[in-house]
Amino acid sequence: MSKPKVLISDKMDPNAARIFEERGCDVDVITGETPEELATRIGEYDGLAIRSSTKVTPAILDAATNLKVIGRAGIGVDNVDIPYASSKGVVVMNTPFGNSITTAEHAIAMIMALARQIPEANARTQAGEWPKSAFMGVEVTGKTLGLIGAGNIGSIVASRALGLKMKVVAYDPFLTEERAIELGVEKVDLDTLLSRADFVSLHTPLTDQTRNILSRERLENAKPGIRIVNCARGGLIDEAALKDLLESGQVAAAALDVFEQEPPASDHPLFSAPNFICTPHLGASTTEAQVNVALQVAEQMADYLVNGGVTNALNMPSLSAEEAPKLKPYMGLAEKLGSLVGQLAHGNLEKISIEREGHAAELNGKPITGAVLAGLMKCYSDTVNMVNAPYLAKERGMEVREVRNSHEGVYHTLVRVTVDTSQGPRSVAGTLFGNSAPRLVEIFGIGIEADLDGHMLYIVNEDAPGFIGRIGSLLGENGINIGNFNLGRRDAGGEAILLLSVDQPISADVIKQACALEGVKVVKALEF
Ligand SMILES: NC(=O)C1=CN([C@@H]2O[C@H](COP(=O)(O)OP(=O)(O)OC[C@H]3O[C@@H](n4cnc5c(N)ncnc54)[C@H](O)[C@@H]3O)[C@@H](O)[C@H]2O)C=CC1
Ligand SMILES: O=C(O)CCC(=O)C(=O)O
Repeated sequence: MSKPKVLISDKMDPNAARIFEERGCDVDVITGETPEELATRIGEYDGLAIRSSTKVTPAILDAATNLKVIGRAGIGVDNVDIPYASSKGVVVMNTPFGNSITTAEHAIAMIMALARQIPEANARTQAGEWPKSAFMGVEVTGKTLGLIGAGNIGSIVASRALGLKMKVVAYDPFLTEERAIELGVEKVDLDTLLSRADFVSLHTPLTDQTRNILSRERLENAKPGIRIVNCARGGLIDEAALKDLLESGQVAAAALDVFEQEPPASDHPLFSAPNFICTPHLGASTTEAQVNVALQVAEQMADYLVNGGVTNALNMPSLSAEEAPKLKPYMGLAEKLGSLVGQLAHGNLEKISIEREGHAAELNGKPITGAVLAGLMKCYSDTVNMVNAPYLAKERGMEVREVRNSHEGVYHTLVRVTVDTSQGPRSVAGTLFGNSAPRLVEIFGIGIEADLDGHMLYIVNEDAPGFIGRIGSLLGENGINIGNFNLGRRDAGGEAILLLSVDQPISADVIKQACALEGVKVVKALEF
């Protein structure tokens, strides 16, 4: 098997390339390409490792015909079109903790730089002035820091600010009272935060809810003389309003590490505003953080490409490297059961239930569900995989239920897929023989044992003497060799099912001839 191929398209610590190679991937490091150049190249690669410069747009994803995983060496993934990547079946991963301390430290450095106007004092001193009386700073001790966003980075900023003897108030809709107490911060609403804070530091992702969270109106109504730090994302603050309010003195000072457009134009209006300082998106730029995120992203991506392990994916459930080999045969079984249901189903499937019984109930169910849905949806689209199948199912309005039943039944492990049809619920079930070989054991309440593999013929007929001979002769007359013959029936003389595996695809004409045989109710060619 050829090695997975990875492209590192942004500047990244060399440890990333080393880890990819050590873990069995071929790696190219090509940075600074235009989107058009990247689009021409990306089709060769199974993995794309990025920081914030590469923009993974629909055009790049359309050209990425082999891409399986995008790894962001860092936290924010707003440079990746995740819904589009999901629809293309591409896993998107980030490294949520590797640069948090570093970014929190940058925010604290910005707070201190604003409090004592260090950048401007430095520039003027080095320019030959001795402007001692021009710079009167403020202490941070006893001042109130307002944190907008109290996740990983916000929490670290809180702990450092408390160490500097600041009071910390936080606005974060997902912050619980218990967690606020644990962090030593006071949970408040946004207006209260802005009315009380001497310094504000932003630590949220850029989303529809957070875009422009520091709007002109909010800045105008904030505590006069407020100082603002943004080491999270451009777009959280109204930059034009910030300039006006720095000029009026309503905002005493502001420090931005991030801009709405990066890099900003050389004549960006804020560059001429008073008491404004900035850095070129350096929040994560320390040697420690860059080594952390490079190692982590390469390990996660290689684990996925080589072993199927999924860590820190934003569009797929996690699957550890230890779990992956145990789940692999189940995913094979689940995909075949999903495919069987998809091929046998008539019309729209609105509800599907995936039940795990016995040993299967002890496993991580999400990948099994993903695999059932992938098998099912493959009947409608050939670009479906475990990543995009749940999204496609949701798009089609399909209700997906997962059921766990830890009691062992007849089989030590079982996966059952049930769909609601116009004739009521219909189930298929399968087990693993020897914990590795997927085997169908039931169709629509009828016990049958079969390998779902290759070309197959599915027949429902009345259980009556002579039928097996008739179907055998018909296939023989059409030059079709039978590899395997599997039979099941509800009761003697009742409904029976035949599942044959054959050596070649079955034509529509043979299906027609089979339908004409006495006692036949349903005939379908199946492919696995
Ligand atoms: N400047 C830089 O180089 C870096 C910037 N970042 C940015 O920092 C951001 C925060 O990173 P983490 O703390 O690790 O993320 P996180 O996910 O741990 O925390 C984000 C917090 O924001 C909160 N939040 C979400 N919507 C909100 C809203 N409408 N109002 C208030 N709070 C809201 C969430 O509940 C969560 O607690 C990232 O999204 C990334 O964009 C991260 C690393 C480096
Ligand atoms: O990779 C970088 O330098 C930026 C880091 C960042 O913004 C993030 O991790 O969200």
